[in-house]
Amino acid sequence: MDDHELVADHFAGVKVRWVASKIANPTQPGLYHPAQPERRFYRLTFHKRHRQLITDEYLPHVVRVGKEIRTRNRQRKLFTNSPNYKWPTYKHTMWSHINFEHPATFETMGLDPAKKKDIIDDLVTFTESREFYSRIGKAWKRGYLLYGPPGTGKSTMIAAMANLLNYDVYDLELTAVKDNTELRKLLIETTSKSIIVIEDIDCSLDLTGQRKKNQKWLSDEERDGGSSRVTLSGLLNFIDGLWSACGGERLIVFTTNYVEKLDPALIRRGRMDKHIELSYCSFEAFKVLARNYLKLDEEEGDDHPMFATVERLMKEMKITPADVAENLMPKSPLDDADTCLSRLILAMEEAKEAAEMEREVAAARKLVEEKEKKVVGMVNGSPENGVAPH
Ligand SMILES: Nc1ncnc2c1ncn2[C@@H]1O[C@H](COP(=O)(O)OP(=O)(O)OP(=O)(O)O)[C@@H](O)[C@H]1O
Repeated sequence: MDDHELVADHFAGVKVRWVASKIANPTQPGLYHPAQPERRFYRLTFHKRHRQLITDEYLPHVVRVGKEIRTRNRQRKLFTNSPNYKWPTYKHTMWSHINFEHPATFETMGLDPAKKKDIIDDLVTFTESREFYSRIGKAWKRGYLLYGPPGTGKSTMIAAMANLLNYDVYDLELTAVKDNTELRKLLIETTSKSIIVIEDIDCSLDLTGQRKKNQKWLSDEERDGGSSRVTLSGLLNFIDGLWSACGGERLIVFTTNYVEKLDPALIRRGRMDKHIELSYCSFEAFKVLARNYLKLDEEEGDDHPMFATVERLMKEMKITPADVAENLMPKSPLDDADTCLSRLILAMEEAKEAAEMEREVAAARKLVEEKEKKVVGMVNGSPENGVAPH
């Protein structure tokens, strides 16, 4: 608002007026706090019979909406933990950050529409559930496990989540964390309305259930790998611990290409509440990508003459959304929708042929191995392995 500008507002049928004003600042400048030459304020006027309504309801409403607008407009950040990070002129923090400006959204993601809606509903419900979590006595946080082969959109989905909810992202590099104490400190430094991400959790630590089962007699530190400084129990505490509830409204996201390798304790419901499989591209997901990449409109995007071939090929072979996206990307200003779709079809046909060839080679190799086994069995005279010589 400009100086002396008047803005009218209505609340519950009552009209109020705001005026931006200023007065000279009577405070003397101090050594460390030079006084501002003027004090700025807003004058609110309304009929005195509405005083109760204004103080009890209108002003809290203004503060709440103001906070929401500030949150919506704030520059979001992508934090990473770096062991060597130093900030010589400002307070030392364990996280370094840059502005988060990833353009991915759920709209641009190639994903089955029903699955997409389910995930969006889940996220939005979470953000609106402060009172619910408080009522049931649980910390206001939710764990997501994103799993699937490389190039199926796990990282892209994290960016889409952050953009949907307007959250900051803390990309936690577990291998750079010294020990469980440092992990705890890192967590404490994260703020509300954020997503804490541990990518490729299976590569970050030795967290397999198998090892745990075989080494029951060892201490946690030993069991979780003497060489790895953050332990499985440290990580579980990171998710469940008392201090993990400080601040609230946080998502914890793990990604992995090998869900079967993970310790069941780590991904049980309550820790990783929602397990989302991101898999090879379906025809429905392809149509979303085609519409975005080739600028096809809704109608054309469902009815392009080349789509039938793509649909048939997708039933016969597997292709990741990353590969579909790469082939649909125009490579020159002259590339139109037909050129890009032809390139995708060619790539799919070649990949299908290569997969068939691989299968044939594997089958032939198996046959040879079986024959070799039989011959060895005959030579050794073992009846299970072959025909015993007379
Ligand atoms: N479902 C998708 N929708 C739209 N684009 C996608 C999708 N999946 C992958 N891509 C594209 O492929 C690229 C790689 O995807 P991304 O890094 O999200 O995959 P990932 O599953 O995290 O892979 P990795 O397991 O190797 O980390 C992205 O830059 C994105 O453009």
